[in-house]
Amino acid sequence: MANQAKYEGGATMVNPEGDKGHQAVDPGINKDALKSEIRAALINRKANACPMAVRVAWHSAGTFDKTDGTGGSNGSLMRFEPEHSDPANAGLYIIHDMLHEVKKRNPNVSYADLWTLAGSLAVGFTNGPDVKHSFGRVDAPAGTQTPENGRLPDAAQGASHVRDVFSRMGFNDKETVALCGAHTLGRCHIVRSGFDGKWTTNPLKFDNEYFKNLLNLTWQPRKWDGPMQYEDAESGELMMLPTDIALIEDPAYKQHVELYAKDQEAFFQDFADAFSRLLSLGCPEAACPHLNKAASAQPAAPRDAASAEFREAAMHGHAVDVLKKIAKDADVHDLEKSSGRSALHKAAFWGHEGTVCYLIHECGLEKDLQDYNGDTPLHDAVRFGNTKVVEIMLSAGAKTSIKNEQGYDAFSLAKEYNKTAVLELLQKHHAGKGKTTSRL
Ligand code: HEM
Repeated sequence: MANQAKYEGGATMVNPEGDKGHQAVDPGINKDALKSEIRAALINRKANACPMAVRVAWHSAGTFDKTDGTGGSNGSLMRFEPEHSDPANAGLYIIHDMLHEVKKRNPNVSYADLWTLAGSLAVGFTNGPDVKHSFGRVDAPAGTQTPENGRLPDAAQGASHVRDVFSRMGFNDKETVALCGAHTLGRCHIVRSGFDGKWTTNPLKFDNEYFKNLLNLTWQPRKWDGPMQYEDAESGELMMLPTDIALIEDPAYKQHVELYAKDQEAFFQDFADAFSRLLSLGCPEAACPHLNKAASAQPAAPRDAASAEFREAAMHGHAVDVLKKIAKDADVHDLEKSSGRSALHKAAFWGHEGTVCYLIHECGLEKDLQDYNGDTPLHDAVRFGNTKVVEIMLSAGAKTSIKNEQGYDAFSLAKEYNKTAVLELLQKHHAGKGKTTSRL
């Protein structure tokens, strides 16, 4: 069923919004109250789920690919297949359920914001640094394509795999090491990952013990039935994954392990910056206003910037020769990451007929593409009574029957917004195609 997310233990939970695309920004959110609610949900008589909350936030974001902007925490795509059944996410849905009541009490907070907020707060709840977090992530509607599984790191591999995965997200070696320092928290569970044991003596305290242990203990392969992992030769009570050991085998990584083992402040600072950025990768700007530093370190690829400029110019209805000039460096088909909207959506919304003609006939933009709200460019033109644009779109063959997330097709939307001229045009077009208008 499209708008049902599967949860562990065979239970299923229907997303309360019916998985409509959902704007998360609500300036009215009382962050302190929300923080207390999240704290009570994560730390209570039954459990302390802070380590897992950190991991959920990381997994929700760690699918990001900087080359095409896909993946990342925006959209809360972990609700959808195939990401939902990624073996790397096994067992993590407990957190979603633990936060269920918080979500119910705060329906304006998107799942994407809630999961990332819980993860960043959990670092502080366990004595770690404050991780900056801003609202603004949007939940994608049901049916949104998630990236193929396999983007999260494989613990059985070595340094080059770790470097591939983290550089795909846009992190350098130092940031990668800082991020992996999160293994100061929590443990491996045979039932979830097949690995077993904890990295540090106090898995509920965020400190730099992970780095100290990596350097100061002797690590040997554990002799057991499970997957290859390391145990400390002294007590046999602590463990490391092959990817953890890669951080001391690779000299470029090791220098940062050495720094963080002796300077907890440096670790806290670098972890907080990197984790905050990780949780904002690919998100709408509202979700990352605090990331000036990162933004300047990572300028948008020139083609991405030109594509955004092209959409903006289409939105303002700039002259076709201006658009053509920008188009040389842009991907004219590129979609806005936060909304799934094309240049054609924008031009149709604002009623720029010349731009709409150019985008359809010269650029070949997809006429019936639906954005995160399920709106096609025709929906946008109809809603605002842009009759001329509707006319152009109809004669170009745009479909009138596509329904948006609210269930409106072009006809019912025109009625809802009382756009009489548009409705007449649609009826004429329909009749001209020899079809019955009885549905009206
Ligand atoms: C090379 C990169 C990484 C690999 C291969 C990896 C792998 C794993 C594995 C196999 C587990 C055990 C899961 C279980 O059995 O419950 C785990 C747990 C955990 N990971 Fe990672 N991880 C990586 C990076 C990260 C990063 C970047 C973060 C956060 C910033 C993170 C946070 C955590 C936390 C907090 C836990 C403990 C969860 C719990 O106690 O339930 N990991 N990781």
